[in-house]
Amino acid sequence: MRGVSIIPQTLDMPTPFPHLLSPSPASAMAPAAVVLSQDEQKRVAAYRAVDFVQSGMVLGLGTGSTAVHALDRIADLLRRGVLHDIVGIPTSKQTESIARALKIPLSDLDAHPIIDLSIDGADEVDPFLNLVKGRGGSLLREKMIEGASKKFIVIVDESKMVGRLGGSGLAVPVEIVPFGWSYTLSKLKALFELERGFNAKLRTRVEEDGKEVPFVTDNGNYIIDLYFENGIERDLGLLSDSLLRIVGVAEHGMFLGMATSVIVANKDGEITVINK
Ligand SMILES: O=C(CO)[C@H](O)[C@H](O)COP(=O)(O)O
Repeated sequence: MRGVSIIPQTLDMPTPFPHLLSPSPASAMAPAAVVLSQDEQKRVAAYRAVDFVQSGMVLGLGTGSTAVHALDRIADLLRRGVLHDIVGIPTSKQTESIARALKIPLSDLDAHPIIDLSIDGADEVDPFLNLVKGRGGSLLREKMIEGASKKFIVIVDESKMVGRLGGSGLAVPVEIVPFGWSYTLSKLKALFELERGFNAKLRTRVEEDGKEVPFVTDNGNYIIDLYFENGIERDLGLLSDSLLRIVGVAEHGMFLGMATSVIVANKDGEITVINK
């Protein structure tokens, strides 16, 4: 693979899973195979990423269930005085409120236009470290903050690794302004009209009274989810340009060439660090 170096690692950090290090008596001769849940894999990857955090850094704080593990770890190291003088730049309102509750000092992109390191999850990672992000709906702020970062470490469990973006059958999100949303949807559909197995849908959520309403991002926008039966088969850079040329599109969830490292944890607790 060109331009990418892969470094397999074992758990060389304070582990949140002591059972990994203390085999039961029955397994003293032959260690029992430990199978980590998906959430444990996310936590292992997140903790490894936080090893790269140093005191005094301005940190981009990601959004989602994987990024929350990194927040927990950073907060713990701050509490114990292992880290100090950290400033976090949250990528969503949700992350902001979690980080506040954890007492991580916060600021914003206007005050800190250069960020030392961002740590965030992803929905998909391809072999060239291109990503799909935004199933949590925070892609615009994530792209701004991670784009302003000297280093961007992506933390994933092994299920997120794909041969081709869009290839997991899940959505590639596009954030659009609410004005004329169905017009913008039709423009997006026209872009892929010759693509077999393509579909595009407004993302919705169901309110307590059972009413279905559009999902609204932190920026007051809507999201159109794009689905590709066989993943995205066309040139990603050209597709990115075409999407951004549609008036009404604010941003899309393909993060191309942005990740500087990807940390992948698998169910056996093995960590692989892939550097650009
Ligand atoms: O891009 C994101 C939010 O906009 C998340 O990083 C992405 O959806 C991965 O989420 P999780 O860590 O919960 O699997």
